Amino acid sequence: MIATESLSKRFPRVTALDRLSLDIGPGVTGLVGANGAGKSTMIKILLGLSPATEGRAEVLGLDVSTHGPEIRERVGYMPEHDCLPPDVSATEFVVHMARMSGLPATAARERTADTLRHVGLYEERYRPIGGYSTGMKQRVKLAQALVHDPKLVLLDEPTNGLDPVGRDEMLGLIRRVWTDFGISVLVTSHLLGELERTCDHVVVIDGGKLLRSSSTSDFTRTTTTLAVEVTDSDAHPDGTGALRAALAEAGVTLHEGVEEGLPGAGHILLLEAAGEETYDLVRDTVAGLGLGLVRMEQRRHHIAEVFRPEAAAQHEEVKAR
Ligand SMILES: Nc1ncnc2c1ncn2[C@@H]1O[C@H](COP(=O)(O)OP(=O)(O)OP(=O)(O)O)[C@@H](O)[C@H]1O
Repeated sequence: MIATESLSKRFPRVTALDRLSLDIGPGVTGLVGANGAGKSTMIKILLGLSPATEGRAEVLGLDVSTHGPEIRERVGYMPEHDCLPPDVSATEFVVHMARMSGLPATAARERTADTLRHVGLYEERYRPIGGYSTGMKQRVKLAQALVHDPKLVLLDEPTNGLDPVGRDEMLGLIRRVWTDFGISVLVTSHLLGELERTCDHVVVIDGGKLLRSSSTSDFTRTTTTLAVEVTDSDAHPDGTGALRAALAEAGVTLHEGVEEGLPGAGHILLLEAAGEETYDLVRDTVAGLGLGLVRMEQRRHHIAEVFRPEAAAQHEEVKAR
């Protein structure tokens, strides 16, 4: 779907992309990076809107430096910032965008109705966009990117400004763009956590450099920490210590030390989850020792930890002391 080779973009004061080589296949791919990492720059180059300083990129097999218009015909784009006219309705706007992409009038109206239904805009679609909530505006932006039935959509920070419920709904919609319509997705975010659930593949960039590109399952396997808290019992007055010893014996990788729980609560044991089996093993070990399981939850790593693993290691060390 997308291939780049040593792609660089230098502005007078910053290198926004630094020799980035990527190969992105069909499905949902996340492009993760902190603000300023180079995500929007990458999208503009892929659409043929901004020339690269060095290297090359292909989208759907087309060279971005020579085939920008063809790429933009076949690819949908949802920009990061608000760009919607306030005084027209969603229907009018999306029909207009469909016509701009070359669809005949009837097809444009039909596709608009289907697409707005897909993104969950119903009666509101006839009201002026100016009165919409942020979530509704994001849905209109998504609809206009999908209306001409592209092979691929590039979504720039589609969850920006949404509350947790709106964010989950948007992520569900994005997932269905691929599963229901077979349209591949490249979605950017500065939150790794939200992409873990939505994407098949995740690419992490920092300061324009590629930090990592791997399937989500590989990613989560190595960045997943389980936090486990147990009660003590008469037989095991130090329940956490007893569990630590038993899990170590069973071959589980445990973090050094323990994390303090809330005031009045116990200690929290941190361990690496190798997969579903670890959850079962912890549950069975806790039951076998006769302890009560207070919590077992997956720790979400912060994006900064993935960007700078050595900083994360230090952080873990400090916490463990
Ligand atoms: N036209 C421009 N001229 C000069 N510098 C630019 C230009 N566009 C982007 N940059 C710089 O390039 C770097 C990457 O910017 P980019 O917008 O691609 O980041 P981003 O990952 O999309 O972040 P954000 O989500 O904050 O937009 C930043 O340091 C930015 O200031």
